[in-house]
Amino acid sequence: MAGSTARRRREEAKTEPKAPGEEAKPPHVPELLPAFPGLPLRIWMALLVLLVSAAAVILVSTWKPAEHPGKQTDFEVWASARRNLPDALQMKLALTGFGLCGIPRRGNRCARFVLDGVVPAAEVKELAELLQWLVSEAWGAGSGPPSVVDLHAETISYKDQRGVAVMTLKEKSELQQDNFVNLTMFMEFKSLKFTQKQVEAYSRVRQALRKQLSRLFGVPLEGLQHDMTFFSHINGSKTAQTTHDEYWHSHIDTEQYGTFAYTVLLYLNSADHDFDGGEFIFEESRGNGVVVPAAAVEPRAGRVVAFSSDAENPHKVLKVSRGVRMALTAAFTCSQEQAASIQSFPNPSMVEWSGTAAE
Ligand SMILES: O=C(O)CCC(=O)C(=O)O
Ligand SMILES: [Fe+2]
Repeated sequence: MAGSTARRRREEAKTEPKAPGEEAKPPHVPELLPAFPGLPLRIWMALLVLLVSAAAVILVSTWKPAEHPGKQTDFEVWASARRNLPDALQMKLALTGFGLCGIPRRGNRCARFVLDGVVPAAEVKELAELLQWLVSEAWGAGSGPPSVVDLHAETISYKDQRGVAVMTLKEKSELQQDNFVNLTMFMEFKSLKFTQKQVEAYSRVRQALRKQLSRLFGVPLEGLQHDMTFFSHINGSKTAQTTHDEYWHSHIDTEQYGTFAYTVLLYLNSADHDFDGGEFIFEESRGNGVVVPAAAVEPRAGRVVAFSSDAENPHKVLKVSRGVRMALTAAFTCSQEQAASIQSFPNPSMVEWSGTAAE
């Protein structure tokens, strides 16, 4: 490259000999610019540059990405609901160069992963049915679209209505804490028990997610402990009643929950098929509190999303416009103290044991 430029310069010097002291004359360009033949070439060149720049500005400001009917298009869809990811692992890291996640640092806390097929379909189905069963038994659970079931904290979202009205006031006050009821007391009240199959599926899935996370981020398994784990059930036909129901806001998990080091999401059902909307959006931080959508993951039964939980990964869930969206959020911590505060599941008295006891 450098050699050919030098050669061209030598040839130009040969073809345009100049007398000592003679000014270099601009070449004549009659066909190209016939209207103002008197203008010097550098003015023409400046005009040309201006024209090209203006055209580029207009082109960039009016360009819109190709639209898919009914879809938002201000972000790239990394993983669509219709297509299984070609490999078990799609290591589509944030390569946009913006925000703190601009340089993927696998093994150093800043990366985003989307995977399909790491949890057996039968176990995903078992968990989806478990969640649907509990929500149905709890008369639809929360009054707004999102209901949360936490098997460790023993809570399920609750609305004060029909079904619970059959309880005495004393039973109600024992059960209820804010928008939640105590799951164990509620299940006792309704004579419900977990099956051994449900308990085992839950435990295996949680362990599988932990192993995947350890592999993806290169964190030794022993260092990676379970933090909160909870199910979310978003019913698109309900209307938000309180600010707690507004699940669609952008957030950072460490700010929202306080302790997470890593967040793993497992989707229990699929966009398009079971519900509309509900895309998970990874955002990019542009500084000064400005976050912009960066990439969308459409939920698909069995799909896993894993990311480090701090400011490098702001995210949100888009509104669900039809159907019910179900997911498991499994958080992980590196703090032994935090891990020790998480209650184990199950309470053996809540399980209908069918054979050998679960680990
Ligand atoms: O359900 C999802 O896709 C994301 C949930 C989430 O952001 C959270 O639980 O903090
Ligand atoms: Fe979150």
